[in-house]
Amino acid sequence: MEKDSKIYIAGHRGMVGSAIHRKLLKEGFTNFITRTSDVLDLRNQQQVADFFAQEKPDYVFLAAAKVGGIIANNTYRAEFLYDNLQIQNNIIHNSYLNGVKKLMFLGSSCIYPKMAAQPLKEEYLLTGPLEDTNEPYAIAKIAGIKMCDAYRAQYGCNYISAMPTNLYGLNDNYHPQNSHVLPALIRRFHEAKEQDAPSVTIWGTGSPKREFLFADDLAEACFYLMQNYNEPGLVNIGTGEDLSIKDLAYLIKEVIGYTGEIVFDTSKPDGTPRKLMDVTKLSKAGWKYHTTLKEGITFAYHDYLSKGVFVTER
Ligand SMILES: NC(=O)C1=CN([C@@H]2O[C@H](COP(=O)(O)OP(=O)(O)OC[C@H]3O[C@@H](n4cnc5c(N)ncnc54)[C@H](OP(=O)(O)O)[C@@H]3O)[C@@H](O)[C@H]2O)C=CC1
Ligand SMILES: C[C@H]1O[C@H](OP(=O)(O)OP(=O)(O)OC[C@H]2O[C@@H](n3cnc4c(=O)[nH]c(N)nc43)[C@H](O)[C@@H]2O)[C@@H](O)[C@@H](O)C1=O
Repeated sequence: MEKDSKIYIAGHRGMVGSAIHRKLLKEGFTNFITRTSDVLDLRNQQQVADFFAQEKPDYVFLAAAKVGGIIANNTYRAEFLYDNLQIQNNIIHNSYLNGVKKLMFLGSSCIYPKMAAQPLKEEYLLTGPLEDTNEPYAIAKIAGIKMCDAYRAQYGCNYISAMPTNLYGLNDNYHPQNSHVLPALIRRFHEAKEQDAPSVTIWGTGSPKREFLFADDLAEACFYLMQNYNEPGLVNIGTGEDLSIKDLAYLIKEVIGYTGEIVFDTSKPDGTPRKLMDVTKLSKAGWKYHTTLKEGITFAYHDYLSKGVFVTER
């Protein structure tokens, strides 16, 4: 990408899209195209076709999607499949029709089989059944990867697929039910501290393990890949370290300074027992994350507090 390249960040207001935007601004890029979903509904084929014909971006970061935690995925199964298929089909196909030089598609670690060997290697894709709670979302993401590769094979498109692990950071989604675990617990421990509540409830058994990457570190990796990676297939992006949900809860409790008890609601699903990414591909290329989990939680908590009463709920 050149400094004056025309860059479209789909989902620029989201946690990942805004992190990518910050990174590109820091690197001196100036020529951005952005649209909010109320102006351009990426599920609408004609709106997207008209937008691409009019704007003809040189580069595309596809960070727009219907995203949420385990309960949201399992509740809105049709929307997670339909919205994500529509968004990615429209953006990938119209990028091809309008000569986009390079596109990055963002998948997720949930694309891998529920019981795959750990850490997860890229070649484990489609080697076993998926975790049921987020199967619709995972199927959509797998379709996106395959679509990028199919457009490379038939039309020579340089479209790459990045697979981030669980993410957190600035502009995260703090919706009490629809959010991911880390932002959900930041909000719940904060509110419990404010209300002097005797305990905080964690969903599930607390025994699943998860890996968490700060969104600004992800943006660094996305920038590196957009500048240097031109292969089919997928690239895992993660820290290579994980911890149990129980240990995460105690870490967030410590950062926020909550002194009550932690209880577990085992009526809620645990989901995949573990999904640690094998990050050999990227680490061989010299990329490594640098925001520790405790630092990142502190940054995210301050960002949450800075938003006052209005918190970003989606
Ligand atoms: N969060 C995580 O833990 C992980 C996320 N990812 C992937 O990263 C990408 C971004 O996720 P994240 O930043 O967390 O998500 P967010 O929910 O923070 O942002 C999603 C963005 O998508 C846009 N969007 C959603 N639906 C539409 C639509 N119909 N039309 C136009 N825009 C739409 C929203 O735009 P607007 O604000 O204008 O409404 C929003 O800015 C996704 O592809 C996700 O799968 C991958 C792994 C983990
Ligand atoms: C990124 C990834 O994110 C999702 O998969 P997930 O990692 O399972 O999602 P999660 O963050 O919601 O849960 C992680 C673990 O944490 C436990 N947990 C405890 N207490 C709360 C809680 O309060 N909220 C939530 N959401 N989870 C909680 C929860 O029970 C589970 O065991 C999918 O979008 C998937 O498609 C995907 O891509």
